[in-house]
Amino acid sequence: DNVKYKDPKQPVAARVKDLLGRMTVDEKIGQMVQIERLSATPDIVRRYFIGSLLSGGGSVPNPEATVADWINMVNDFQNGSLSTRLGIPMIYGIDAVHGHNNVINATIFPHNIGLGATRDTDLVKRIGAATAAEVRATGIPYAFAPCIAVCRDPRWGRCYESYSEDTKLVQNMTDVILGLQGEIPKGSRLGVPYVAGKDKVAACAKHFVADGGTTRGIDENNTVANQHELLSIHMPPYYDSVIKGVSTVMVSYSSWNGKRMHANRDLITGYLKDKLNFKGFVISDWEGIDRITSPPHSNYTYSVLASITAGIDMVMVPNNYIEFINDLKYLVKNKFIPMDRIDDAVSRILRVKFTMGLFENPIADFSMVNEVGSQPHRDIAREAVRKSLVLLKNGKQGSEPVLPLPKRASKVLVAGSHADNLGYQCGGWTIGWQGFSGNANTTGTTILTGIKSAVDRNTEISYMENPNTDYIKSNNFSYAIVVVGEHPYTEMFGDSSNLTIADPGPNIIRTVCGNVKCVVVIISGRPVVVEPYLSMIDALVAAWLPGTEGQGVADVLFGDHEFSGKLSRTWFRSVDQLPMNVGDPHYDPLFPYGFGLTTKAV
Ligand SMILES: OC[C@@H]1[C@@H](O)[C@H](O)[C@@H](O)c2nc(CNc3ccccc3)cn21
Repeated sequence: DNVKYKDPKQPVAARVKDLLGRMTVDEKIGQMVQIERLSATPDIVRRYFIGSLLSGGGSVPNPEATVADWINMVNDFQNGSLSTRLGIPMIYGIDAVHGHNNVINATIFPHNIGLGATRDTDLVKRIGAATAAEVRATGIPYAFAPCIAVCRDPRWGRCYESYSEDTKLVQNMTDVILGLQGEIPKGSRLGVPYVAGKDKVAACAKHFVADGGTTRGIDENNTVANQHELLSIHMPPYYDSVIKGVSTVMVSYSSWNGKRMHANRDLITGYLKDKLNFKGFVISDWEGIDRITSPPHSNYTYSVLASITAGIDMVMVPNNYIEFINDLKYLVKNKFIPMDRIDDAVSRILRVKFTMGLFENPIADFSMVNEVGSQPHRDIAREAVRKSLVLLKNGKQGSEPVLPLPKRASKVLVAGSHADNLGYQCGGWTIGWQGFSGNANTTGTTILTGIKSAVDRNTEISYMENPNTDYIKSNNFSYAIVVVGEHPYTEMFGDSSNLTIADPGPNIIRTVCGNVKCVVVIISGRPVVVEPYLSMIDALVAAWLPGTEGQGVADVLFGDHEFSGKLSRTWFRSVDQLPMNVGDPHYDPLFPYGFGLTTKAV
């Protein structure tokens, strides 16, 4: 029909203007609401004109959900939106932060700290594209990624979600947006939202701003920084993200100099929208507006007023949507919030939806189901694992290098809590919000499996998680590989003041390395305490959180590929030194930012 907003040949601006002019206050406010799928039904989505839904960490259609289950769930909600008067499609968002990590059998890539160690922006772009394909395969067009935090203290539970402590490296890694959303065609306007098509997703630069600078790395806490530090350390990656066409920006739970970011109009509107000219939409974090007050939700009307006035366009409510809608309607009706603020928010949301083609393709099909966990994607992930590992020590003082290890050996010991645990090697944000333990929850290759398939068929591999001295002495092993580290964690559950390797890791290092030549591989979301054990270790590898393609670890241990990774963050000597970042006056690390030994492929 000749309704302008439904005509894809019309310019986006004209479609936005036409549609906005037809919308009631209820329909406008509905577009600003994002609710958790667990609180939604297609009928609720229709009745309240809900503009967006999400899966929070681990929120899945059913525990054994197939790709088809995901597609059908998203389409059911979408049909609720399409059955409204104006038929505005909803946009479904999910945390695909290292692959499509809520989905069984999806490819899980190394977390961002490892990708920073690769320094490979082309690789990161390919990871973005593979992730977008797997997300769209399940019918979802929006990913709450990338996290572009500049983590300045590894005691922060989310430090592994940060590419680096170095602002420039994080800025370079925003190329992942071009993978997620698509390369911007030559001659196109820069700095406006861009999503190439049905195999790409709208991305989300998060969390605005200075989430990685909180005091002692306490999650959701206060970042004390002057204007120069804010704009030189934490803000630059947003400039790059906007120029690369990022469609959305998510606000940080944290505060800047005591002011909650979710209520910070100077930075959200004054800087991001007016100075950086961001034209996409700004989304809150989960109950982020509730946490403006303490205790949270103690004055929800004020939370709504302060956050919408600050410039937040879409609110990840995620459950009490009736309260949110009633409060916002009250504030608009009584002129506490001007209608042109609502119109700005809705225009930004509609601009993203029109630009990404959601009006033309609101219903997902089954044409991409084979993208999920595809071998080409797993090969990219394996390449990323190889390139992310950082070789910190290769042979004791005055002795020969240990790596690359010989594939031919009579007997090899593989030990450690993290050698054969897919959940541990993936880390947080995997299947469950807090990750998982064991090998049952999804498909992939453990580090042990990778070692077994790499060595010569006559080499005997003995796997013993926590061997005792007698066992080691009586077996005359050629060498041992010890894989230990941190257990999975997410957000505040990862905040740590001691940064130690999980027990019994330290004892396994002592027992094994005290009796046989050992290579220690550390699985962690950040640098951890290793100084006390360093002298007894022959070779030391930082593997971060490699994801499902654990084969990549063996690829470099046995010399099929060289070690090339460089530290993306400073490896401290002791936690008493923290915070300590490259460029600081008192810089006395165990291994400095940028450090990484290399080996030659054999
Ligand atoms: O999963 C949605 C967002 C995610 O994109 C943000 O990066 C992250 O900050 C985030 N956290 C939650 C839930 N957080 C929470 C923390 C404590 C209790 C309940 C929920 C949801 N989300």
